[in-house]
Amino acid sequence: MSSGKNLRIALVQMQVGSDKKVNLKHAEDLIRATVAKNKPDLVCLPEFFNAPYETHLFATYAETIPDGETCKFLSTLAKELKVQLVGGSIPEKDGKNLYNTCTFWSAKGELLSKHRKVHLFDVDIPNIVTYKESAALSYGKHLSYADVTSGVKAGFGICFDIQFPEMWIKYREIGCNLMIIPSAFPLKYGDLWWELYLRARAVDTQSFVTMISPARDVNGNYVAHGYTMMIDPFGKVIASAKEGEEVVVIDLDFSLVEKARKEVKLFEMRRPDLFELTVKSGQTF
Ligand SMILES: NC(=O)CCC(=O)C(=O)O
Repeated sequence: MSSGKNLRIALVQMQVGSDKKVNLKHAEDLIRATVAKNKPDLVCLPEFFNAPYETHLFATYAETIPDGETCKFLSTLAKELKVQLVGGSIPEKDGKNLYNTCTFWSAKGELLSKHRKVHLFDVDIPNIVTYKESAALSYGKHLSYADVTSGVKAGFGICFDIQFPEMWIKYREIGCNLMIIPSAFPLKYGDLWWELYLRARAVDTQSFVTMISPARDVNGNYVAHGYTMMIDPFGKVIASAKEGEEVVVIDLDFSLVEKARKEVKLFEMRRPDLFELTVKSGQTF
């Protein structure tokens, strides 16, 4: 549907269980249905869409990229349906190291970008959440971004990455205008911070920003918040799922990015004579 700077995007808030094959089949069914019905240009899946988000299970479910089962699945489906896919994230195995990794696939099934989560989720907040992702995973070392269509450049992050504004400021400087963040906030953390962080990053960068969550499953061991959302460059919520399984489809008009950036010239008014931000490690490939 898209031409120029408009993009139809489908955000798949899916139930994720403990059986990888069932998760892949379920993702496939939802993607096929939304492609048939809505003809999106880009479909995005949530963090850990193929496996439970539980640190003691990461090694069991981990796969290599790009030749593991899940990557083959994503590549084949993108090619067959002629749709770009953001493969949420999966546990990746590379030698002795494990990562939380997001892949982005072209409509020809080519791997265009790979983002390894840069900020691992290590928190201990009494009565809210205790989680130590770094006990199982290694840190990503790169920013990752890619062209989605002419005039649309996506910057990728995974969940906790959203809490670190400097990363997103840098993506804006690099030319990104759409920030894509597969995520799985735990319940109480989500109630406090989910929408706030999304809207903050949208106004910081004057870009579209989305987080894509698994559906909430109150019987699971790690209960994700849900509320997959898209925010516009002015910080307004323009689409939101609720808690259960849902596919959100929305058309993004990138002239809004130009409007926001023209009205308030944030990046022209910065003070590099006082502060500067330098990327020490760039894109993975
Ligand atoms: N999966 C995660 O990284 C959770 C991060 C989170 O809850 C946050 O607040 O950020």
